[in-house]
Amino acid sequence: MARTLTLHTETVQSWLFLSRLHILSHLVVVFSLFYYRLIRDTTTPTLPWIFLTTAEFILSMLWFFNQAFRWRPVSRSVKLENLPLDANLPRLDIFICTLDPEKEPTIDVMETIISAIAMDYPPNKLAVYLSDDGGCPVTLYGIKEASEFAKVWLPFCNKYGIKSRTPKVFFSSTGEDDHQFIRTREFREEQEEIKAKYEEMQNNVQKFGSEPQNIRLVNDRPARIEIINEEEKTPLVVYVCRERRPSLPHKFKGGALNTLLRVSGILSNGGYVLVVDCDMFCNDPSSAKQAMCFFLDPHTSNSISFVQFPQMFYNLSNKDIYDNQSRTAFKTMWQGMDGLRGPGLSGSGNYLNRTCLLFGGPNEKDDYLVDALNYFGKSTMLIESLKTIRGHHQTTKNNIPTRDEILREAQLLASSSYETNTKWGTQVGFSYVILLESTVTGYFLHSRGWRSAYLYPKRPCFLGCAPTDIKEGMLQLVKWLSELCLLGISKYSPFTYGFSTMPFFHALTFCFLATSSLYSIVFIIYGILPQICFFQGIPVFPKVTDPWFAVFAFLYIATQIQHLIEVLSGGGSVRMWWDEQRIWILKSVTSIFAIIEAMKKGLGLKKRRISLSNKALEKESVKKYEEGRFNFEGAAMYMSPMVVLLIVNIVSFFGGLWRLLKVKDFEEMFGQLFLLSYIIVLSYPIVEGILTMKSKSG
Ligand SMILES: O=c1ccn([C@@H]2O[C@H](COP(=O)(O)OP(=O)(O)O[C@H]3O[C@H](CO)[C@@H](O)[C@H](O)[C@H]3O)[C@@H](O)[C@H]2O)c(=O)[nH]1
Ligand SMILES: [Mn+2]
Repeated sequence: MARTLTLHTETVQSWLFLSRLHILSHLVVVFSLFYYRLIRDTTTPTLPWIFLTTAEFILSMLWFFNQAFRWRPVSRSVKLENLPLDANLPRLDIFICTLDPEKEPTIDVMETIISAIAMDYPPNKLAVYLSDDGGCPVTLYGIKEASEFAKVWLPFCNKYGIKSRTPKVFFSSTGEDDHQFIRTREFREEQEEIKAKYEEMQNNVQKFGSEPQNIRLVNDRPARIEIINEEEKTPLVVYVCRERRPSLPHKFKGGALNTLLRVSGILSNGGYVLVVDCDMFCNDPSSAKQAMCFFLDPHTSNSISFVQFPQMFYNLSNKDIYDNQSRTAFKTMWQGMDGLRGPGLSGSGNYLNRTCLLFGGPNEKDDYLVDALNYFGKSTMLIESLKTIRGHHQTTKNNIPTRDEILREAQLLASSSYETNTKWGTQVGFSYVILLESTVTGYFLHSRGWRSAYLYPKRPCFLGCAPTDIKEGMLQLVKWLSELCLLGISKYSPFTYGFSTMPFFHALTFCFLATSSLYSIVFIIYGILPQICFFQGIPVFPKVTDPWFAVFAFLYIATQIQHLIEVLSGGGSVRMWWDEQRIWILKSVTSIFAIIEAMKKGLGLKKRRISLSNKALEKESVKKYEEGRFNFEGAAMYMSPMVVLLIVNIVSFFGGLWRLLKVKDFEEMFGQLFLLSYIIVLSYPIVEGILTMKSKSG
């Protein structure tokens, strides 16, 4: 089933009927499970019964929300050949955010900048902005060097039609596939020359960054905006460092992006913006044109607010024991949402329509502009730029501001107090409601009636660096899930606000996002209670010969099959299916910390802040990750619930087995015996990881 439009095609998953049938039959069996628990279950003692029924209820609820992602998955492709000529393309501004050169090495940030400047897009319509939230001298130095290098790099790429335009990829072994067919002497010579320049640039930055005062974060500073490159026929490059005062809130990345929206508004005012994190680079220079296939298609141009590309990673090992690729999110979930009203916003690798961020819903006319001061703040220059973007004609044609005036205004727009008494962060720009600015901004765009599109081309358009040990992964998980919990209980909860503003199924997907940390409660109950009961000889599931046992067996097997099909159809292996279950359970158990953290933040016991993920990888952890061995270094706290769970499982298994062999109540205990064996076999690599960690430190 495919729907073909002028510039793109939508294909609905072909086995939709079967998968819906699966969902419906599963639902019927879920109801019979509750029938059993509430009416027929006479053997389970009260206390275990209460806990297990609660766990089963939460699990079923999450299962139900989760099916919304399976209701109508689609995939998309674009028709670049039908795109208007370069001269008729709209302006595009690229936003790159960085904060701390120690966690985000400047030489990597420069790769991001160069890959953005080298985007295959008319250079006079392209602008690249770097937001430096750390105010570090090395970052300013880095962007200057990167911009200089791009001046030789871009012509070289254009001349030879290079596709891998991130220098570090081009000069690596993977990049060689790209240029193996241009082995002329001229090419080789030029390549050598450029390589020398590239290495010189890296040395310069490394040298500059070796001075401690150049990599120190400056947290008390005025705004600083510099135009790094404005030569004709090359993209505009701008450095933006907003004002920061320790006593004033800065709203993290959301605040940085809103500053960029304003500053770029008066400088280039691109109709579309691309956000890339500094830990990613643009891996396919055609991604901008691919995104334009949605924004410029007459059928979708009025409804699509953003185009999301998957976040993919270049440093995944083929074992990927931690599921760092987040297959479930970027394949199953986002494609599922795409068939409803569109994927969520994931923060990096997304093209956004500027007006959708600034002017409310698709049906709002120019209400915001009527009350511009109140919505957008006091900058007349900004308001003029907003009018232009809305298609109004310039009213003050005769006094075009000078370059200095523009820079002075930009300074004002980047000041800490600019947003006071305006609608920035609430109705205008990126949202501050939770610190996961991407997800919540996407959520609001959808709730205002916008759609989005998800594009998953064969060649990854954006590649990033994934954490290689569990500590970083867990930190990230807890920070995301705790913020999502807070969304769940806020006045914008998907359960209230979401259902009242979005279509039913789409709202369900956000309910899932907001509540998925509840899996921890399910797994903690299911990982302790049946085990203790097994030890003591108390059955909590029906006898294996009882027809009601089939209900439990069906739900377990059906879920496994659904998961297996999803993994295999996405090109994964049986091994991946098995490994994903392990890490899913581990992450689910750990998400109990997200609930605790959300409670602390909600009650005001903890300051709301969001920590920066570390991208500077350590050799040791990279090695372990590549070998597929678990590395829990530094994650003792996050692992503790899982360790307790595993100990309970192992002790109950052997203790209970001993009892079972004596009493021989095999029929009653089969369900529990199976559950325990499954958990132990599945978690064996974790046990191994814990033991090797102990022996090393002991
Ligand atoms: O005060 C801040 C904090 C972060 N950043 C930048 O924001 C980006 C994302 O930060 P990171 O620590 O890498 O967050 P992750 O947890 O890896 O990122 C995921 O989650 C974030 C929160 O929703 C999204 O913004 C990201 O795009 C998404 O990849 C990076 O470029 C940072 O430099 C800032 O500019 N200012
Ligand atoms: Mn990141």
